[in-house]
This record gives sequence, structure tokens and C-alpha cells, in this order.
Amino acid sequence: MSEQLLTVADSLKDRARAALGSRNLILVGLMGAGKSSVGRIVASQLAIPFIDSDLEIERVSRMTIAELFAAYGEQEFRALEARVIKRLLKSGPRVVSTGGGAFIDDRTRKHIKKGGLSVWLKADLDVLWDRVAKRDTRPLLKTENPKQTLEGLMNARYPIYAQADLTVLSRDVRKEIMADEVLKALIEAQKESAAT
Ligand SMILES: Nc1ncnc2c1ncn2[C@@H]1O[C@H](COP(=O)(O)OP(=O)(O)O)[C@@H](O)[C@H]1O
Ligand SMILES: O=C(O)C1=C[C@@H](OP(=O)(O)O)[C@@H](O)[C@H](O)C1
Ligand SMILES: [Mg+2]
Repeated sequence: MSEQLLTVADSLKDRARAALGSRNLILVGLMGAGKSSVGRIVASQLAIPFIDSDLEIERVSRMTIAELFAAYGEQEFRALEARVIKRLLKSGPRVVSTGGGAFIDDRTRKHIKKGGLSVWLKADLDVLWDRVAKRDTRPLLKTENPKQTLEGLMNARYPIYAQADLTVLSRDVRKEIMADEVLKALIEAQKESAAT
């Protein structure tokens, strides 16, 4: 990378880090949007801890998400998810990637609203489907027609994800580029709030 390009990349990270301050950055959105993989890159760029709420739930329960759904059902999973996310957001700054249903739950959405800045990674159906079709670990997609299920979830959930503080379009570009877009959105939001 040329010296000039390096400076631009460094200043993007530094400016985004300054914009976040001690707040948490919380990624929300549908399965396959890239919350887990992009969140990890964003945290490393900002040099702050990264936590994926699903991995944390699996760690504390010593069960996989699929096992939790099978053993206790979605309602119990949501109650556990709400408790784990509330705890994760108690201190910051951190990047927390949530599972797709987290922001839809009223309790969890309140914890997220209180606990930091939320970013909706928004993607269209074909992008999401291409990505989730590669793995069969998501219990909600174990249906006769998983693409239709995903579309139904999109219709039901998009108005709620729209309540996030920021929206970043999750396009079919490299994860590193998506991470840069999250950093840019963070800087823009800070500029806007400083101007008002
Ligand atoms: N921008 C991207 N480009 C290509 N593949 C991606 C991108 N973002 C995510 N993926 C892939 O899509 C799949 C789902 O991503 P993941 O981060 O687990 O999404 P989520 O946590 O939102 O469900 C993973 O296999 C991941 O590597
Ligand atoms: O959309 C959902 O309700 C879910 C999304 C999953 O996380 P990802 O969005 O990271 O795949 C996981 O929490 C669980 O399977 C339920
Ligand atoms: Mg995930």
C-alpha cells in the first residue's frame, strides 16, 4: 500500500474509534447479513474486544444454538439471549454481534438501545440466501422451503431492524469492505450528531 493510502486507512480507523468513544457497537440484522464475520473485522480495526452473542450463549450453556432450540424451544432461547446480551452490554467499548432474532425481542431491543449504538446490516434476499444456504446450522431455517421462510422473516423483521441507530447496506463485496462501510457510517453519525 502506498504511504498515502495507509494514512487514509489509519485515519478511518482512528476517526471511527474516536466517534465510538466508550460506547458499544451492536450489529443487528437477518441471518447471513454478515454480523458475525464483519463484526469481528470491525472490532479488530477499532482495536476493541469482539463478542458474538451466539458464541457467548453457546459458551455459557455448553450447548449449540441448534441444541438449545431443540431442547428448550425458541421462547426459552430468547429469554437466555436477552440475559446474555444485557450482561455483555454492561461495559464498553465492545463490538457485539447479535443473532438475527435478538433485536426483534422487546427486552433485548431495550438492552441494545440502552447499551450502545446499533447498526443494521441490511441485505437483500438473494445475498442472504446465497450465504445461509451453505450451512445448515440455523434451526429457524429447517423448514420445507427455507428460502420462503427467510423471505417471511425479512417481511416481518425489516420494519423492526429499521429502528436501529444506523443502517449499512450489506452488499456482495468483501467483508473487509463491509467493515470499512460500518466505520464510515459511525463517523458520519458522529458528524451529524455534532451538527445538531
Ligand atoms: N461480505 C461478505 N462477502 C462474502 N461472504 C460473506 C460476507 N459476509 C458474510 N459472508 C459469509 O456469509 C456467511 C454468513 O455470515 P455471518 O457473518 O455468519 O452472518 P450472520 O452472523 O449475520 O448470520 C458466512 O459464511 C460468511 O463467511
Ligand atoms: O434469526 C434468528 O432468529 C436466529 C439467528 C441466528 O444467528 P445469525 O443471525 O448470526 O445467523 C441464531 O441466533 C439463531 O439461529 C436464531
Ligand atoms: Mg452470526
